[in-house]
Amino acid sequence: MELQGRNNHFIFAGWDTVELAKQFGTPLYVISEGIIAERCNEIKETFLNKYSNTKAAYASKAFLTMAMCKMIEREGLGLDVVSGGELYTAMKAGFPMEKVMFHGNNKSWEELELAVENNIGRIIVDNLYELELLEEIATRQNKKVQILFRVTPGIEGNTHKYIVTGQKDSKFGMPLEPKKIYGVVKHLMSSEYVELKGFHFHLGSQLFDNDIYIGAIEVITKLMYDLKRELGFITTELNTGGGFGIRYTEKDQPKPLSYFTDAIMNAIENQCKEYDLDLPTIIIEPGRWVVGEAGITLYTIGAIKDIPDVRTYASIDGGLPDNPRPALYKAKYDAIVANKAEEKLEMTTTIAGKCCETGDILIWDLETPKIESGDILAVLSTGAYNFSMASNYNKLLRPAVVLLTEEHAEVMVKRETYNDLLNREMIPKSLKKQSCIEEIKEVSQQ
Ligand SMILES: Cc1ncc(COP(=O)(O)O)c(C=O)c1O
Ligand SMILES: N[C@@H](CCCC[NH3+])C(=O)O
Repeated sequence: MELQGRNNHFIFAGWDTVELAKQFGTPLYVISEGIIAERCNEIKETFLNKYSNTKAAYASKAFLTMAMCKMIEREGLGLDVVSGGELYTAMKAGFPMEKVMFHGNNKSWEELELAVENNIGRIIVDNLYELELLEEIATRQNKKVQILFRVTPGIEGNTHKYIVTGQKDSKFGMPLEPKKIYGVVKHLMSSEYVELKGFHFHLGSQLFDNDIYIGAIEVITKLMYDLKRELGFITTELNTGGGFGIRYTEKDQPKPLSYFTDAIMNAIENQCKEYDLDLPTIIIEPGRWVVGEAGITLYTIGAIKDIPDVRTYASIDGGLPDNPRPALYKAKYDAIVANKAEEKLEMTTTIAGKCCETGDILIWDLETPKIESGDILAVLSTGAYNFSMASNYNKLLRPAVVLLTEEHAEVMVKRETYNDLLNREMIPKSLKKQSCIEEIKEVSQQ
């Protein structure tokens, strides 16, 4: 990322962000195809090509559009989805269904039906209720589905408590209680329509240490050994999830992907040797790591409120609805005043969203040049879990998404309009009878 400006403007992925703001308006999500491609190459070089019998799927919950599916397909990765909506997006984008993995702790009958009808590659079964539904659906469709079973290895990641998932006390997956697991595996070994290939775990998100992956692998390989010894079940696939941390501010010191993948592969190789097990196929499924640093959000600064001896607030034309992460997880972001990229940082500014919430503060105490209304603010590392978690709270319009390639800056998601906000709404007949509605209509037509 080029932090130094051209003409005092902040350049992102080769593009002048002030010009982008002028051309497409703000707030604006900007995604760099080049950075996504670099990340995918790193996955290939340090994992897929370095170790045989490995696969990688992009966790699409981080950022999903049909265009993103096209990029992921072109890069040769698989896709992890967690809902009928994500699956439908992949289907509409023509993504190869055999490379799709379906997660989620409460998949509905309809979602599972859609997945089986479309022959998706793997269903990651979370619980016994889901297994019952799936067996019934597969039997009705007379199809054999291939699954992994999600387990919680009882390992806790050091991250925000809302994004840890591998601990025993979790809504996800089956705790490692041998008797229960033996029962499920035994049952599946004789199932006509559901084939158990192995196990899945996901330890949490925005993780910086590899030791918890190693710990989880030690726990799972022991399970693999016990299942082989007790039941003769051979685990042929192990999905070790995603969660690799990225840089939001200078306080984050992310490690290269190989720090995680080498540790995962060394641990699995050592453990399999120790237990005399064949190496299963190892799958990783990063989301944030692929797309997080590939995105920025551009805003225009409006009202500035200086409270002497307290602080200066600069309000932007977006906030919590397009980036709920600071309010949800106290997530920290860094930002640059895009039209003053080369100017001296001389004041401390708190960046406030425009939502009617005291907690809608995007960044506390950001070092900035002298801030003025009309300045363009570029918030960094917003590629993951911003667009995908955006809402219309306060009936704010969701921003457009622009994709940057070397030659083009093109809209991949249109900015919402006021009509978009209302297009699912209708006035129930019972209310239409009431004259006050007519009055409201008349007033609004004046
Ligand atoms: C099952 C599963 N896989 C992958 C991911 C992707 O996580 P991240 O974006 O942190 O890589 C998540 C989200 O935490 C997840 O729940
Ligand atoms: N939405 C979360 C990550 C959750 C990942 C899904 N299990 C975030 O923004 O950090």
